[in-house]
Amino acid sequence: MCGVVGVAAHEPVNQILYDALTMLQHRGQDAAGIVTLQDGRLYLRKENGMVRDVFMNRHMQRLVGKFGIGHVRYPTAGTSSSAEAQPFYVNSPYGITLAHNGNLTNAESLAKSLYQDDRRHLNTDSDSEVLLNVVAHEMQNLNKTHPTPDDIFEAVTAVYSRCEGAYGVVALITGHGLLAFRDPNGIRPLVFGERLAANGGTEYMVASESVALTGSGFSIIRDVKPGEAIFIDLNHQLHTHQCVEPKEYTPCIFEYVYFARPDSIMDNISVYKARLRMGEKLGQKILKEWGKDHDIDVVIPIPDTSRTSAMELALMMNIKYREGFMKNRYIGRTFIMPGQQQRKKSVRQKLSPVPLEFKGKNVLLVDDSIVRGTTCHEIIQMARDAGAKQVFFASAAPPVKYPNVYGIDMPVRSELIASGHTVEQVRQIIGADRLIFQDLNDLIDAVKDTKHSKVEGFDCAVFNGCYITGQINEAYLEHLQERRSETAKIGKEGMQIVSDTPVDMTGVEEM
Ligand SMILES: O=P(O)(O)OC[C@H]1O[C@H](OP(=O)(O)OP(=O)(O)O)[C@H](O)[C@@H]1O
Ligand SMILES: NC(=O)CC[C@H](N)C(=O)O
Ligand SMILES: [Mg+2]
Repeated sequence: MCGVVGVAAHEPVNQILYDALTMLQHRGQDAAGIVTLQDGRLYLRKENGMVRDVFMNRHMQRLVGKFGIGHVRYPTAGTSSSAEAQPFYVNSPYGITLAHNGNLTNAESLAKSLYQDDRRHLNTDSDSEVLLNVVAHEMQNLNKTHPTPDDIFEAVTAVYSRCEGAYGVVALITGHGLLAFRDPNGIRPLVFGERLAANGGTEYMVASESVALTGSGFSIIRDVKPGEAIFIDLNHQLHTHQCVEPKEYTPCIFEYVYFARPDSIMDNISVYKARLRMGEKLGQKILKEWGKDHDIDVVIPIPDTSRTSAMELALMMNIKYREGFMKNRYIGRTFIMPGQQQRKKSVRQKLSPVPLEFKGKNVLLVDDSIVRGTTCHEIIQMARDAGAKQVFFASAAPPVKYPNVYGIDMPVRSELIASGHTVEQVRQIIGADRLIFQDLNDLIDAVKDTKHSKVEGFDCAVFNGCYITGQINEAYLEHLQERRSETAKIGKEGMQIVSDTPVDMTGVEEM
């Protein structure tokens, strides 16, 4: 789940982008990149690593200009090589650079047609490079030296007709402005806002999450609508256009469960409030299924993401809430790390128990979700080692059973612990004394907010196997498995090191 940001300011944009990427760091820890635009020249810095490690002072000084875009990456296609760090760039037409959150589900056939029909070269296996080249080709088709905003929207409309899947996109068009657009179902989030510049002009930011805006003093205008594009020209004029009829407005429900920061508002739904409601619903289910004599002495969250739900669950069940696990603040999120070995190792490095909260007690551990089971398996053992009498486990999301194809790296069914296993079997595998999952209807009820939001439903494919964009069949999922299983990834990463040639950045000052 990458994070994207674009800014059109009246002052140098480098620090604003850096700060925004820091606010979006939880969406991607693998690579980070910024491109700025000044006097018709692009300046790029991108590399593997966290934001704080990628941008040194010397890079920041050279990222000049008042327009720019940025990206933090969590790979869901290709490899985690630095050659696939974003933003990507093509020099023709105009010089376009693009950053993408999401996943194209027809990237392979697009790559073929880009080569065969459009005579375009792709240098990586990244679907985002495919998307950029489709954008570039459709801009080229305009055949205009000075495209108007309407021309640009016409090109984006053609992009929509070719690209399937999920995308929240920001792009800079050299000499013209900042473009952003969102997939027709609004699966991936994209929000924009404005602030008053010191010179009295208006500055704009568009980003994956509202925290990026509010953290830099931008006020939210609204979410980019599904199928809509926005364009801010070099005179800071905002243009918006509904390029295609929106399909059913169905954002990814996993954003609310895990990905987004709790202080973000997405599609007018407060992530924090949604998580509180998840805790409340889960507490109600526990009371219903385990009864009043549930035997739980204390509720303990698995930091960080489950904290909000666990707190509300404890409150509604009238049980003590205790921070029994401490998190090492210098270790990132485990789930979005690229390899299983790394994920496993970091659970123990990241979390350590406070033994007095476990000794002789029946503890209810609450997590936001169980995906591969890496976290809960380790954590339950740690709770036992710390002296817990019985270890119960509750997940604020239903069992994750199906692969994700829209920008979450869960490509293989067999790697998901709840796929092909009953709840009882999962309980045995993870070693819990009791295990309970949220019901999908309760999760949906917890997230939906009909009072404030126009959202019509959610992409719940990881829970129910319904892929809302269609065209996702068994053959597609099997093919995905071949390309992106843990074993396939290890093979590819190895190959990529030897063939890690830089993308053609002709004309871009790279650092
Ligand atoms: O079953 P698994 O495959 O282990 O995945 C689920 C776990 O991974 C995530 O935590 P993560 O450490 O990524 O981030 P957090 O600190 O935000 O909770 C999530 O919150 C669960 O704890
Ligand atoms: N998580 C994402 O949004 C990934 C974007 C893109 N598919 C990549 O792999 O770089
Ligand atoms: Mg977690």
